[in-house]
Amino acid sequence: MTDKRTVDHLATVIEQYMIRNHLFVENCPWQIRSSPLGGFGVFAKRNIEAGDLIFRDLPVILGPRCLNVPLECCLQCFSKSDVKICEKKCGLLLCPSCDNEGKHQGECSLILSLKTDLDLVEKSTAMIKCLAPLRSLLLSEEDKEVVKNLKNHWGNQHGHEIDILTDELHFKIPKDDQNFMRFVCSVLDANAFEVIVVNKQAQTSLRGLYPLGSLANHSCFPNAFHVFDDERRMVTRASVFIEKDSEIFDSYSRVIWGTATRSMHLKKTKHFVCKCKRCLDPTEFGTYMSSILCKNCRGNLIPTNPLKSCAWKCEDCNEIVPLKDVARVFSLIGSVLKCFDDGDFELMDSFLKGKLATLVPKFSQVVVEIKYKIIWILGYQEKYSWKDMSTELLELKREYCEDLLKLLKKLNMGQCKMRGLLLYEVFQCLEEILQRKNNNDEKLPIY
Ligand SMILES: C[S@@+](CC[C@H](N)C(=O)[O-])C[C@H]1O[C@@H](n2cnc3c(N)ncnc32)[C@H](O)[C@@H]1O
Repeated sequence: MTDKRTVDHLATVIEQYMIRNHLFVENCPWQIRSSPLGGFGVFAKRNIEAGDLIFRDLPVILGPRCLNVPLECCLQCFSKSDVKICEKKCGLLLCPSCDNEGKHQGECSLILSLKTDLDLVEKSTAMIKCLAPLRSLLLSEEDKEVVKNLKNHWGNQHGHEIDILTDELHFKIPKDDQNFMRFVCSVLDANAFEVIVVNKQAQTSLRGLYPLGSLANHSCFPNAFHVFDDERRMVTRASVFIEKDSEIFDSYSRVIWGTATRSMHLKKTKHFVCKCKRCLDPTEFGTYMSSILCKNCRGNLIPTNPLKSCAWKCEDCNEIVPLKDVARVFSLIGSVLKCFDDGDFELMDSFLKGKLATLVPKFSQVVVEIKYKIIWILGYQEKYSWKDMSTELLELKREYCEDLLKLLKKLNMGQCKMRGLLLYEVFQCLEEILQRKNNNDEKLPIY
């Protein structure tokens, strides 16, 4: 489908949205422009320093994801306290404080007006899966215009929620509304961000459509990153210095994945092939994240063309290895990883230091993923609480954090979110180690 949007209209619609939501800042550092990648993107209107705020954004639609996992939280405030299905039997879950709130009344009336012969209380899970597109019908005309100006991809894989509404829930929805919601589903699939809401240690994963955030294109070594604040606003900051007129990039995939994994994920979820510098470099900036070790000389095997199915070559002895042999090694590693339980720290660590070290280089995606898992086991799982963990394990956690920090540096990730998280974990380890040292010192006799 051709892109009928124009940059001037899009910029006006987004600016008006920001003004309506009190997010517009005079002399802001961003501007919407046409992108050389196709479509539009967000650009730096002036130089932006690393760490600087670029923009804040609010979701025009926020709602549950279309997953087969039941969502047991209030669908207005997403808290998990005393939730019950709405007394008017619209099938939605609510907490006592949101029960009589205006926003729910609108949704409840809309759902009940769609008339079905089925009991929605019994069909609550299906109802909840479709709530995000249903919410689009209640948007103001101005907000609908915002959604209409966002990128979408057509295809049968988008709009499953509308099939549920009509076929499974037997709702009688006017054709125009169905078409609009189908379009909204395709916009959500192309643009929505995962928003995690934490409630009493439980996490709820939602999808949020952030209009300005949606316009930032992807890079596998982005110059910006986002977090969500307590009011579910997206806060986007520069992770490195961004020069005036450069495009601002966020990342849609995980930086600790190798090229093949990122590429597959982007193709499947966002329908494009990333051709950024990192994707085109078979060594991924010298990290060799996607490589395996050569059987002959233990050099690094790299793909001859990282974005195509092709033979691999050893950088040291020039041995050419067919893709199927490389795939066999990854499949062997994959089958071992499947045997580990999520908290199986000891098994993971002995695999990491034993067999895995003979198959892949030190910054390989698999090594990095295992170390990342271990970092979140140590200190967070009951068996390995901060106070009960041995000092050796604290040192190990710190070492793995530092390995990943080195990787982020090699990937030019700057002051990204993951760097912040890892630095905080290093700080926690050091604090605990120091406290133990001080406690031991106290026990020493003073001469
Ligand atoms: C969230 S939108 C980004 C804004 C979009 N460019 C627009 O014009 O509205 C995501 C879509 O933008 C395009 N895109 C984003 N990053 C890209 C990249 N690095 N290379 C090619 N296309 C990209 C893809 O079509 C993707 O599905």
